[in-house]
Amino acid sequence: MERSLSVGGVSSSMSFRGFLHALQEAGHLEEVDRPVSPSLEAAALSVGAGPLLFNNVDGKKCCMNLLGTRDLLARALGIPREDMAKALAEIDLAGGWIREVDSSPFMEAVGEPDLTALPILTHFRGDGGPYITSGIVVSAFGGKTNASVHRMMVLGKDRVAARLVPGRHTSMLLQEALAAGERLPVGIVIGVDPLVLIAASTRVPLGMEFQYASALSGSPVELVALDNGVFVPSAEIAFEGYIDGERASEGPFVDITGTRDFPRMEPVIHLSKMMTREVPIYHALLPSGGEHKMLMGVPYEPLIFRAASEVAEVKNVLLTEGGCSYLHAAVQIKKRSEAEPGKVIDAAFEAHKSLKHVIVVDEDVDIYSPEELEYAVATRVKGDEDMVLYPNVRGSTLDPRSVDGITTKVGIDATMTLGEEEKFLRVRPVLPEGRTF
Ligand SMILES: C=C(C)CCOP(=O)(O)O
Ligand SMILES: [Mn+2]
Repeated sequence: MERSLSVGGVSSSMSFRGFLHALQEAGHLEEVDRPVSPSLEAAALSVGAGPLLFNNVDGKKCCMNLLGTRDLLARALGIPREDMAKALAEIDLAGGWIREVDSSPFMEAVGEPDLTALPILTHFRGDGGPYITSGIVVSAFGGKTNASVHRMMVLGKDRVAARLVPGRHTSMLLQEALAAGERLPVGIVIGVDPLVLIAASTRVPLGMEFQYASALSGSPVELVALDNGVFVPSAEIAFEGYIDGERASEGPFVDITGTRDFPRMEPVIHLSKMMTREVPIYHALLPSGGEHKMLMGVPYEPLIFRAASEVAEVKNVLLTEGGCSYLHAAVQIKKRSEAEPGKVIDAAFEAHKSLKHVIVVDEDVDIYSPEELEYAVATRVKGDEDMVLYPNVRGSTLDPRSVDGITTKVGIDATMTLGEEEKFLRVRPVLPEGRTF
């Protein structure tokens, strides 16, 4: 039965509802009207599904999987999926611009924070609690600002514990504020334009996330000032709050590897105000699901592409599905010297600090095919000469084999030896002259 998307007004392409409407128009959005529980059921129903809009999660609207595949990500970006890494690597951050506005749709309903009023999902048995998984935390201190996605475990109706990885921008701004004896003012937005979410999921220079979002879209990103001075983009749901020195146990949480990340004492975000659209659509992101990988992993591909292009002619970069779209990278180059693959390996590790293994291959290897990558390893790698190991280095805290992030990184040069291509190139059957099937 054809239905108009029950999500209200549609604005520009630079909007959450604009994207949702476009998916519905294209027949890519499945609506579920029956009651669905926020505890385990919604998450389980989303596995393997396409974009979903649940219209009754405890009586509220909740969408999932909006950017769950490379095709959906490519649709949001307006870039063909196979060109994504290269095209994003060429985006000029400075090309974006910000427009300050006085109001935002999330100001339709303003009141005391009450997280129990939102369909915040508990995704897996054993999780530490319900988790906000698509929330962008915007923080500002000392004239500097940052916007990044952090998993947030609900502690109560107006408090969450946020996993803030030490050394990253939000954690650094918090340390600065606390060192000055102050709180870190924050805004949290949920249900934002996909390009804003992609930009906030990308490791860009401090304070450049919204410029990047604007450069991705070619139109300005509108920001509105919260009472605490933090500027946030349009959203379905927004919170104003602050982080002080309080910490609480955060976790367990199933993260991008699909394995449990165990509890740590993490900063508490205190919420002081909640703002929503009249009938907000909550955006839930399934941990370790496709959308999680598209947003947390894929944005590293252009960073690796750009860094590796400094030392080689890079054709493509892929964070492979088998590597959780996070721990493994395949870099395809047109090799010009035997030294290049080693330099590409180092550039990749520098561009993506959580990367664990990287393989460098030639143009004739399809990096989207696990079998092709294995073929390159099987026929073009001599283990003692073509692999480089970096023991006891900082990888990902999410890697179950690491000791809180400390691991051994491995780079694999699976390229053909220059001048000896004849013995590596695969011979393909061809029809005799003039013969056809
Ligand atoms: C999602 C999280 C906890 C970020 C993990 O950061 P990493 O340990 O640097 O890979
Ligand atoms: Mn940042």
